[in-house]
Amino acid sequence: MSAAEGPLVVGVDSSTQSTKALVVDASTGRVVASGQAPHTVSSGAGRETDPRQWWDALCEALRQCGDAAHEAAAVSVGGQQHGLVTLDGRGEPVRPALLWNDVRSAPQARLLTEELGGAKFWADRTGSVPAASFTVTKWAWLAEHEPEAVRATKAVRLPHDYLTERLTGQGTTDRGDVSGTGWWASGTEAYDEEILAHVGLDPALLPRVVRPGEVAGTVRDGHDLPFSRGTLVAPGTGDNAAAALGLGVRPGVPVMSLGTSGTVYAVSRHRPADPSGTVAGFADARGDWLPLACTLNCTLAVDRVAALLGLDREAVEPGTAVTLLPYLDGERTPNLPNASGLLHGLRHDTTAGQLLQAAYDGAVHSLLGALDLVLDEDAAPSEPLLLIGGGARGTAWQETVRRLSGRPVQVPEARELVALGAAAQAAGLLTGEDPAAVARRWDTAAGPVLDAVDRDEETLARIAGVLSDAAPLLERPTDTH
Ligand SMILES: Nc1ncnc2c1ncn2[C@@H]1O[C@H](COP(=O)(O)OP(=O)(O)O)[C@@H](O)[C@H]1O
Ligand SMILES: O=C(CO)[C@@H](O)[C@H](O)COP(=O)(O)O
Repeated sequence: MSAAEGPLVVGVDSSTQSTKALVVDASTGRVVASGQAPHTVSSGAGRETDPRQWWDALCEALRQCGDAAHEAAAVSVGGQQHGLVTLDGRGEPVRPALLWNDVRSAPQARLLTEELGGAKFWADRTGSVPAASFTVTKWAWLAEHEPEAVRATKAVRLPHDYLTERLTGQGTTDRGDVSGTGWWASGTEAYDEEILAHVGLDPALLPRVVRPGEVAGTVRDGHDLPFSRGTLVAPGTGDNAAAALGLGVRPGVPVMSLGTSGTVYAVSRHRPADPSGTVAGFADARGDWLPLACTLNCTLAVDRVAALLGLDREAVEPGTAVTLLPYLDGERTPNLPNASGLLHGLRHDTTAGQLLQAAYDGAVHSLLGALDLVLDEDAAPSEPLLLIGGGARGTAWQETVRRLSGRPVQVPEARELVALGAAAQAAGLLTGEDPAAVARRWDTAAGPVLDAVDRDEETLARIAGVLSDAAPLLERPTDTH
């Protein structure tokens, strides 16, 4: 491997299942070294992870990168959105973090929406109607169920804030990730004191919001740190905003990410405010906006169905009239936090491969229903859909998205778009460039384009019909939720 042409930067993706780190040549975008380490998520009623696992995984991923990580001039951390990290006076977690896919706070989400002026108030004020994923609902849940934990909390952080703070010693966040808390007013781009007062959260417990392009801090002194002292630390951001940076997307270009969560989003110049709650009105990490819809059931749910059927995840068969709504974790899009998986249309001649295809169809249907809503009205319908995340490597995912979207689908060859986006943000700190322009210079979105095929309207209509007819069942709590 030839020597790097420019300074080295590190981009980190601390997502739900694992932490990935890339050491990247800031001049060319070449990945010089990489590492990955898993974390565990609790099962049962909630979804929690001890934040210290993220730190250990980050250190392990960087250890795998070898000396290159220590040579980095700048680093940036992207992380799963929304998670509630509560720290005590010594900076230690008071309890495990409540994750984005923990639906226990669905009653608090409903109540908060009603108490503070309804869905339109929230959409106008914060850009989003809070669903159970949003941090504000998790704080309200904690106050109700574990008041002693709330009393012990001296700092409230998001997952990427927690890791950044362990590097710099300073409590910081960024506009992209803070826009998913539910306590940030997107019109004024400031913490919303009325909402914070309503949920009894002292603004002094929150981190400083670092501006795009600003330095969050430098790596502090400490023998246990995976970087050299003084390394520049960028603001970081949520994982979806980081991937948008990593692709260098311009307004009107749709992105679909298939990972633990499924997401569809696009960059927009207009501040979103969808009172239906389907679209979350996030900020991006640059100064624009990132309207986004997110599902709780994506690759893990489909892989689970494949495992139950004893099939490889690619062993799909066409021709199914079966509908499978794969809402194993409850669902956020559509907003059915109490739902469980639902199967309809099973016959003697239905094959296991057709059942598996139905699971893919169900997962992709939820995302495509929101695609037009995240795009501005003047977005070109012929623009390829950029497909990223672990699932984008799978042929069955690619073909399902292609058939149900009717759009050309582009699959970037670069694998870790979140970590690359974080690396582009770190590189931008060194060169003064817009991180999205850095990513375009690195040509990160390059990859094969699958031509559009006729949209499978019949399947989309069948799934929509089952979803609507089964509404009372899907809204009813089951014993484990
Ligand atoms: N070749 C593949 N085909 C289909 N799915 C894949 C493939 N490789 C990984 N995955 C899926 O990708 C998921 C992980 O995606 P990733 O985007 O890394 O998740 P996250 O960032 O949410 O932790 C796994 O759940 C796995 O099912
Ligand atoms: O909640 C959202 C977006 O609103 C999720 O997209 C999380 O940010 C988790 O992402 P992954 O771990 O699936 O990448």
